[in-house]
Amino acid sequence: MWRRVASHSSLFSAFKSSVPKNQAAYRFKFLEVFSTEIETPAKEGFSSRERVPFITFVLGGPGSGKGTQCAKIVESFGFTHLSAGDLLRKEISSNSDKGAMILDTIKEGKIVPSEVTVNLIQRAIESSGNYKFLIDGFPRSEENRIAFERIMGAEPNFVLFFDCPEDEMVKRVLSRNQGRVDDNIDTIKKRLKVFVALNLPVINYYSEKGKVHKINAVGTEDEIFEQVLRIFSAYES
Ligand SMILES: Nc1ncnc2c1ncn2[C@@H]1O[C@H](COP(=O)(O)OP(=O)(O)O)[C@@H](O)[C@H]1O
Ligand SMILES: Nc1ccn([C@@H]2O[C@H](COP(=O)(O)OP(=O)(O)O)[C@@H](O)[C@H]2O)c(=O)n1
Ligand SMILES: [Mg+2]
Repeated sequence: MWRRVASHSSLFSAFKSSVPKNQAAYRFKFLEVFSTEIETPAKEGFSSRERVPFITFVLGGPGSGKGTQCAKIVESFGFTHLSAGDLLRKEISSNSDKGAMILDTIKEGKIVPSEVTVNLIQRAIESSGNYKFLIDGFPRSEENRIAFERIMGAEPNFVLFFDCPEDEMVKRVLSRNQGRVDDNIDTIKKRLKVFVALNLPVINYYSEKGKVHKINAVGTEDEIFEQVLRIFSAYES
């Protein structure tokens, strides 16, 4: 479980501070509140009075409905939704020096270097003021997972896996209509291959640790949310 080395107030002071002058000292403080004792898995829910950090990784292939269901979870349970893809797209539109590299990677359906994505997630966590996070579309590879654990010193409390057949995912992505450069048939085929080769091993890793809740992602949005609701309600302690 999350090691109880930090009080509520020190957790929030860590989150609220802006980028510190002394990065090393800050990181130490952050790691302190995010340390895990892996041998004693979390039994606590996310409504504990001590407001210890609670992290859910939301995984599934492209178009499986991760973003759609995250929006519903936010409404019902007050989580902060951090979509790795949205953070990367924001980085592209902010004209950052990494923007061109990120855009090329997304167009190819490949995975952006882990340090870039973890740093964006870390910044978003720190500036959120919240302690409950849905991290959507991350980790997408074992390299992503290992980088998160190293930089943040944390593991997820649990993982939601939206299990959806490929033909359904293709249909949904092609009718998504959000103007995304990667929502075309060529890129979607590449992304599906990347999902099987790189993301399924992450899901298997957490499955072996007993952390995965698998959801049948076929059905109406409300039908799927009924399954999601049952899972989150069980952690609402
Ligand atoms: N249960 C569902 N049935 C049909 N279409 C869905 C369902 N859930 C989401 N969608 C639609 O499918 C597309 C992909 O959903 P999205 O939430 O963006 O998936 P992901 O984040 O996993 O790629 C969107 O256009 C969304 O409106
Ligand atoms: N952890 C991540 C998440 C997304 N990405 C990139 O961003 C793209 C879009 O991710 P997304 O999560 O928005 O995609 P969907 O699953 O929502 O369709 C991926 O195909 C990757 O190219 C990444 O490199 N690393
Ligand atoms: Mg998405």
